[in-house]
Amino acid sequence: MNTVALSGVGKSYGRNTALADVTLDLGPGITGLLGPNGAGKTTILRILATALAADQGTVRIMGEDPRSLTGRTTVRRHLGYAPQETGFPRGFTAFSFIDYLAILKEWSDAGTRHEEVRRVLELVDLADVAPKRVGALSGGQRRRLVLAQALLGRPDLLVLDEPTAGLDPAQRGRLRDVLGQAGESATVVISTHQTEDVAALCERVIVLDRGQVLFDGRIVDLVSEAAGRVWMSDTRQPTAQYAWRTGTGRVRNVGDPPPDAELIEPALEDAYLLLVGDAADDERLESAS
Ligand SMILES: Nc1ncnc2c1ncn2[C@@H]1O[C@H](COP(=O)(O)OP(=O)(O)OP(=O)(O)O)[C@@H](O)[C@H]1O
Repeated sequence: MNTVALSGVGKSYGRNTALADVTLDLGPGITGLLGPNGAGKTTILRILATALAADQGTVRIMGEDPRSLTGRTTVRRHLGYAPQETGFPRGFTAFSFIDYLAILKEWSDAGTRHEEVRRVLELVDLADVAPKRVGALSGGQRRRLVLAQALLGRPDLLVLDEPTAGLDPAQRGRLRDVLGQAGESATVVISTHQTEDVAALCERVIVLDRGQVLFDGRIVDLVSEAAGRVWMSDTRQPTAQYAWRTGTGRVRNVGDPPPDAELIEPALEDAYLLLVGDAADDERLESAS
């Protein structure tokens, strides 16, 4: 059974449609959610985390309907959620903050709870700062603290909203290892703007745009859609949708190549740019006609 099944899901904030007719299934492994600002990624993740109810369609998480109290409670017992933005209560240390959340997650035995708190702090490389006050931590350390609480109890469903934002490269590398291990058994869904994290970690990618699913499939299949559309040249090419001078001094072009172009292997970022760029072009053509 899939861990998550969304069918025809819609969500609006007033007159602003955030999601329109989203249908997708998620099972064990790591799925990356990409999309431009405002595409609806956080809205989907909040629905998966039972923090927000859909207006339309059906939502099933672990077979449960989160609209019912018992359904929500069951899901929450198996859920780890790292939201995009978090407030921290004043006065907590890193350890006491995670311990407090572990108590809310029904870890009543202090001995096993403290062991688990130490385990998740170690996973995100915060063991050294466990006694430090949260207010004295750096932005990246606070981000990792949010991740630590999501990992409490090895949840079956891990919902992470931009988990690598603001982390230094070493911490991102370490986090990839933690998430890769979690994805061996759990259903992990990650929203991010970092295509290289998705390429490095995920088996599957979902691209959202203006509340709709533009692509849902394997990374290799999305990348292959950009084959023959990325090339290098000495100057910026007029047929390129995106072009930038690289560190070598040559220009990387992404778009429709001229006949004599020196084609190169596309990366996930190229394929993503083309997918979202082509969708925007189609939208412009439709609204002009
Ligand atoms: N609380 C809210 N009230 C009104 N509109 C909202 C609210 N939250 C989100 N929206 C709108 O819903 C749409 C989807 O927002 P959402 O935060 O889900 O996108 P996102 O893909 O996560 O964006 P980003 O990459 O910028 O984080 C946007 O148009 C946004 O302005």
